[in-house]
Amino acid sequence: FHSLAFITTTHASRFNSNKNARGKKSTAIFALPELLASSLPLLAPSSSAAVDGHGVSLISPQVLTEFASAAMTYLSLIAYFDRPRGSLTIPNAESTLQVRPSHVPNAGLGLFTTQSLSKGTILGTYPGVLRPANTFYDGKGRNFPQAIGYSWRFTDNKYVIDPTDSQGNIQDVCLGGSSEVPFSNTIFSTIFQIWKVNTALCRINEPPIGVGGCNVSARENLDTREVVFELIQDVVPGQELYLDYGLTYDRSMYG
Ligand SMILES: C[S@@+](CC[C@H](N)C(=O)[O-])C[C@H]1O[C@@H](n2cnc3c(N)ncnc32)[C@H](O)[C@@H]1O
Repeated sequence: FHSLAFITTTHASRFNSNKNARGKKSTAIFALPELLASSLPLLAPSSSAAVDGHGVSLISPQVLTEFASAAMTYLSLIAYFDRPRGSLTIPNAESTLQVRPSHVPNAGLGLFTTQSLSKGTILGTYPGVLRPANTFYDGKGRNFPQAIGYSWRFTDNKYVIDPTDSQGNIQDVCLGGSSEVPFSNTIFSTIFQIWKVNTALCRINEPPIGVGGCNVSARENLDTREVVFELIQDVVPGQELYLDYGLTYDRSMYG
């Protein structure tokens, strides 16, 4: 019960930040916390539970209905705010893009193309869960620093897109969910698992320092909080994709 109340509070404040940043308001979503709040008093035993002959509290059907409704509301909030975003938009993406060891020394894996693709091709949008930047850096980013290297920080520093799992590690897919919200990770790894998104774009490295040769650009949309990856050069089969991570990326861990 207290966990559920926590979720509502957390998500309500997250939504409010969103609303202020965009200057817009979605009445349907905004009304959810109030709907839930109005149902919470009904769960108090003193207001609507009866006591049977053995001193056991019985919960009325009305309370059960209200509780189910509240639970659905919380589920909806989690589904909305903690969903994994982003997608690969090139045709046959799974076979056209390949993750394998990078040509960049000590850079781990990289992303390669198996087909010729033209300049201007949109590869997709960066995958992951949208999180307020301060919450991410003070919490998950501190506990699991490796998550920072895979997270896209928007240039206005208000949000990040985090594609890593609950332990801050990158997997082939991002399931969604948030460590700050009770049950969120569990819900996304079970009933919402079908929403998972491919994380191939998270494997694009920077070209070796001083060499240059980026063939991918990233374009942020601060309204939709999407990051579009586009080819800025023609590429041939077997070529590694490279992106400039920008001025604020922490490169101190580069080998
Ligand atoms: C977004 S991930 C790229 C995928 C990563 N190479 C992997 O194996 O999953 C960013 C990380 O890749 C590595 N990296 C990317 N470009 C690099 C470069 N030019 N030199 C060294 N390491 C690089 C760094 O560890 C960086 O934190």
